[in-house]
Amino acid sequence: MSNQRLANVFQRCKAEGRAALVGYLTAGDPDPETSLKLMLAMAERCDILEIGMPFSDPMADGPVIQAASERALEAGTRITDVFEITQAVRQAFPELGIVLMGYANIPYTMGFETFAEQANNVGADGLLVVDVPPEEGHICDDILATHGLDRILLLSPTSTDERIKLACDNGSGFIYYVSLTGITGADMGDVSEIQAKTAHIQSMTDMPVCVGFGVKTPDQAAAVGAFADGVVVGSHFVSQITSNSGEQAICAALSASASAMKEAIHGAAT
Ligand SMILES: O=P(O)(O)OC[C@@H](O)[C@@H](O)c1c[nH]c2ccccc12
Repeated sequence: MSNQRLANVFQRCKAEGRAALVGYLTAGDPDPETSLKLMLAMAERCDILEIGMPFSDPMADGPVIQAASERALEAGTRITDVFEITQAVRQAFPELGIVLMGYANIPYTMGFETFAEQANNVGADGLLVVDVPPEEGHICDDILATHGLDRILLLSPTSTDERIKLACDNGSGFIYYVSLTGITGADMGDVSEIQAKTAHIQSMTDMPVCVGFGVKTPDQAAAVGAFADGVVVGSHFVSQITSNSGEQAICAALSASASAMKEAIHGAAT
């Protein structure tokens, strides 16, 4: 059973007539201590925080998020640090949606059971494991459900109806529509095509559909937020960590850019 927190987030946003803002940062970037402060700054402005578990071979990620993983690992970030950060964010923001995102290697090595139990204990609501597709769900679906974690599944422009159905039947929390066939941080594709595919997926499920990959400006967030149930922004936020120096400046930049994204989404609400 899902813990309902993600469902509540989308319900609240819907009541306000707007899409949810989903912000991504890699845990431990640039180091665990600073990372917590950055996460807290983001949590204040986002509806859902997607917390990345740093991994040495993040094959779905572009250069910006790859470098974030490298910084975090270089600074000694371990899964225990990821859980500690998650717990501290949860304590400060009881209503925030929190999704742990990463590659199968980490939960697989720990054992999905142990991983899911700990993720739930520290207050995560869902898990996005990029490289465990719905076809492989037997590895973790039941375990996640037992531990109250939603299983976030990805769809892409090339997903067939059969695959959309599979993801909708096996996923929970929300569907993550990857707007392009590429890696994180790429340039966003044609908005009307993204809108058409999003609407098609929405017609096949009651779950909220969040759209991510390539959203870098408030205008793009507004355009996507006008039809999606949630807008995911990753690389744009992560890039603030290297384009500003010092913890305070990075926090201020993240707050400002998350506020700008949120306001743009609000403005686009019908
Ligand atoms: O960075 P972008 O283009 O804004 O895309 C969001 C993305 O970063 C975040 O959701 C994410 C980071 N790593 C991923 C791997 C797979 C799917 C999603 C992700």
